[in-house]
Amino acid sequence: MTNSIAVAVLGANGRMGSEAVRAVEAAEDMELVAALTRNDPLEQVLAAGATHIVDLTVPDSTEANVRFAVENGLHAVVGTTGWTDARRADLTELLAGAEGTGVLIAPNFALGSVLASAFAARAAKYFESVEIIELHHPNKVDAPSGTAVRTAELIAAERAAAGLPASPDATETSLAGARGADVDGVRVHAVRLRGLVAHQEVLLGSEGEQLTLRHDSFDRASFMPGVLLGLRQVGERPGLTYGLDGYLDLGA
Ligand SMILES: NC(=O)C1=CN([C@@H]2O[C@H](COP(=O)(O)OP(=O)(O)OC[C@H]3O[C@@H](n4cnc5c(N)ncnc54)[C@H](OP(=O)(O)O)[C@@H]3O)[C@@H](O)[C@H]2O)C=CC1
Ligand SMILES: O=C(O)C1=N[C@H](C(=O)O)C[C@H](O)C1
Repeated sequence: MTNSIAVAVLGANGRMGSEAVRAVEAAEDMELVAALTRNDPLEQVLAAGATHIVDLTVPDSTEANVRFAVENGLHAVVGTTGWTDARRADLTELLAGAEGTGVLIAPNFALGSVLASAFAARAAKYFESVEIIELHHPNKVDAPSGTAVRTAELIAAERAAAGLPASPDATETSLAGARGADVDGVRVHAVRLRGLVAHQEVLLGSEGEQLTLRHDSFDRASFMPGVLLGLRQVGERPGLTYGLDGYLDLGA
């Protein structure tokens, strides 16, 4: 097809990668030119003529994969977790010397999840307390989820801008882990349970009331519209975008 987006999927045998292979193959404006598994050399994407990569691998390999893409002028849509502040800063520096190349790092591709995180951030300055519970399948190798980290960052930024203190907590003694992880001052609790896919609740509390914002991905198909949206837009958005919300119109 002329003008189709030539896509290479990295991590093509994985739970997300295999779903992405199917989604790209089914998209009329895209062509799947390469599907790399763990031991395939990255040079395959160049030989196949890819213009875009989708990285759905593991935190240990994603940084090298994306660097390779940028150094070779390929746009990258990245769903893999593990993109710390330091890694993103290094990537931004690399992209500064790669004019016109775009990278989207999306902690979550599900549109409902992106909206739920944005709503939570907006609501967080109106409540005294906020905590996050993320719930996933037990094969997930990282905790807390990238989505929960991103949600906590968004919430913390809104609360800081509003001059709010940390959520109240009188805990003096506790077993290690009982109060969850501290992400920018927001407590994040991780559940791993057979039968789950990807779920998150943000609990917001004030005297006498609670608002719960919950999102559920029951199937990895839920992530595919976001992957395709990212592929269609990343070439028009040079530099690094962190979060699919950067490509959506979520209002002021
Ligand atoms: N942004 C989003 O919306 C979503 C993001 N994710 C994230 O995506 C990532 C993948 O998740 P998931 O599919 O569940 O995990 P899987 O473990 O099912 O898949 C990861 C795949 O990557 C392969 N792999 C490892 N290293 C490399 C490499 N260097 N090059 C190519 N392939 C490699 C693995 O191969 P092998 O099997 O041989 O180890 C495996 O097949 C995770 O970080 C997860 O958190 C997941 C869901 C949604
Ligand atoms: O590993 C997963 O499954 C998921 N990973 C991403 C994350 O860590 O946030 C996105 C989604 O939650 C599913």
